[in-house]
Amino acid sequence: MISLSRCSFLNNVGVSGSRSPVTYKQGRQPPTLVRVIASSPDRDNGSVMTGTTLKESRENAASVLQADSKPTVSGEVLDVTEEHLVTPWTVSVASGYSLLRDPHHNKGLAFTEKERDAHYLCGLLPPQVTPQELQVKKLMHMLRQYQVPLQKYMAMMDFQETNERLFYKLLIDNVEELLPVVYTPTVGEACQKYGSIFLRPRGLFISLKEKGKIHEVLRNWPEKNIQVIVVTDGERILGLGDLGCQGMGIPIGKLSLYTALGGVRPSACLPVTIDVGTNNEQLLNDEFYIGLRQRRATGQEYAELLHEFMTAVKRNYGEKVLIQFEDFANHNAFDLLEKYGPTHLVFNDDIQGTASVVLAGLVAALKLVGGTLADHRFLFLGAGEAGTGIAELIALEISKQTNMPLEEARKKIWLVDSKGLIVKSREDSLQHFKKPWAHDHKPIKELVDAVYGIKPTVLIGTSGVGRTFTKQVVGAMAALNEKPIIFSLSNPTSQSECTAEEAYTWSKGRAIFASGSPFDPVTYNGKVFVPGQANNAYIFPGFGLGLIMSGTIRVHDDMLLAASEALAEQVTQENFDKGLIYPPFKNIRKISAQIAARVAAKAYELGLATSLPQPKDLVKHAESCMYNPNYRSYR
Ligand SMILES: NC(=O)C1=CN([C@@H]2O[C@H](COP(=O)(O)OP(=O)(O)OC[C@H]3O[C@@H](n4cnc5c(N)ncnc54)[C@H](OP(=O)(O)O)[C@@H]3O)[C@@H](O)[C@H]2O)C=CC1
Ligand SMILES: CC(=O)C(=O)O
Ligand SMILES: [Mg+2]
Repeated sequence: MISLSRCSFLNNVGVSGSRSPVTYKQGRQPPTLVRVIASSPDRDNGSVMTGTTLKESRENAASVLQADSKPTVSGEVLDVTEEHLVTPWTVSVASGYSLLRDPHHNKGLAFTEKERDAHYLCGLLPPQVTPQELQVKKLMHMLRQYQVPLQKYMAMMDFQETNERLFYKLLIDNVEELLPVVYTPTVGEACQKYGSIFLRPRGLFISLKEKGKIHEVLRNWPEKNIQVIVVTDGERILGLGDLGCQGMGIPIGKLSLYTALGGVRPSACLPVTIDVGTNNEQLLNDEFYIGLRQRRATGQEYAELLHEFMTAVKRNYGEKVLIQFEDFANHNAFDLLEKYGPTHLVFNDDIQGTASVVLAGLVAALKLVGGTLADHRFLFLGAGEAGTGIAELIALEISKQTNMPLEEARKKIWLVDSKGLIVKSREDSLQHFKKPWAHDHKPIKELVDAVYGIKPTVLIGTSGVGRTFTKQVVGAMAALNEKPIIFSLSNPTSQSECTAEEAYTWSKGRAIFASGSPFDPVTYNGKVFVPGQANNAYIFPGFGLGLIMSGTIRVHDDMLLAASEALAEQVTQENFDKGLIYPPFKNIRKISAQIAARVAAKAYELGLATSLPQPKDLVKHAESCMYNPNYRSYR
């Protein structure tokens, strides 16, 4: 039995500390000791093997290989004296050839002469030393040569696998150009073709085969200090349906944004796909499909696997790990959120993140159309996660603003699903999340008739079905309203309810329009209209950062409202003048800091934050917590 003190280990093998560096003389054998990375919380802040003697490190590393650490509910790793089988968490020391192959520490041509000398890199790189800015310029030049978006996506994934800091620097510095590559719409195509383009695994795949041993599977992941997990079961990937195991592109993409947009350390992010099979016949018959070749497990089998996962996550990473449910089908999404909300730090991005971003856009749009939220009438096409999630948050905000009972506020909101307008006479056959929206009205089948019947001022598309906002529908909105507010939220671009051009043209330039996937500016009658991107990507990175930095243990609706307010406040007059109701993504890190601060403040107010005492200036604190992708200097 071996007792391991985490702190002494970190001090020794630890990273970028203040101790004297290990100097490796040229001509000597490169060190062969192992480095235990699982307990290296500072890794993202630039670390190679420093701060101890090789002998000390070898001894420490060896002891860790024999012992194992045990996380507590708080996510700390404590001494362990139990005897049990352990996983050998090791990688080669980051020097020489392996340093160039280690994406966390590799700098490519940016290694200085001194670093090349000290870390056995001489001869392994061409002579030129290239600063990071020039590397970024070169990669952008390279990316712009690709005509096919999927090629750009694959190149970006390659950069992420080769040089993580350069990948994030590239993404942060060129966020507006690269967001559509690593995120919607291209990530949708990448998921559809994931098996065919699959080269290197990324993220954790937990399938039915892992039932009974998910705890151990989580321990195979090379990082221990996880702060955010984005998990999908692949059943509702964007508006593209069931993509099974190939949905992994979504957690990977979302977590890239957690780092690039929200500043969460990459090593603290864990993408997970739960593979319970797929009902997608095309994938089941695709020889390149990478997932389980069986139809989806449901009922008890599904619930047990998910429960084992949720339990293992808390056991491994503690109470404060954020679990973001992403792109689950609605028949599981609402239940999972309800079941785990009271016991875990869970957040459903499609239900809650989307609600927060749309509410922000609506609040901003009021500056253009006038009135309060309560003065408006809302009609949704699509009554699933996004639709009912947004509807509920709007109702909550109206109710808070006016002291109107929530049930009354809900009556200002109407939803249409695949069977038509949701009305009282359908109530018995409705799924539970639709029932609050069954108001008194005669049944209506077609959307255009619902527009004329309900007379909404705001039309929101959350159907996942492209081109459903026809010329007649947009025309009806324009006939009823001087400035109709129209959101086509469905992703990717192919599923958008209408294009920006259609919205502006069919409303004769009067629509206030935003879409889930980006559209280019449109010129109509000589005027340029810039459509906003109403995507939860504005919210979840800052929202997550706010939860993490305050050590929050549960999500509360008031935090969603706080995030929404913070985002709406970031829209400037200059943005409004262009018809924008969201601020540009190029300022997203500043926006995320504002959102994080507001969410954290709410968490402290509600007594749900555990990082005490509360920092005085939460915005500054958020900024100071953010991951910086600039290279670190190596001793
Ligand atoms: N912009 C953003 O940030 C976000 C966008 N989305 C997008 O929203 C879309 C929907 O997602 P989500 O709510 O999770 O999906 P759901 O499957 O939960 O809901 C889809 C809803 O659309 C309805 N529907 C489907 N086809 C039609 C049709 N032809 N006419 C009318 N209604 C129809 C369904 O009806 P029924 O219930 O009868 O089957 C259901 O109510 C996706 O494309 C997704 O990408 C989602 C989250 C965030
Ligand atoms: C944006 C997003 O989360 C979705 O379309 O599902
Ligand atoms: Mg989603």
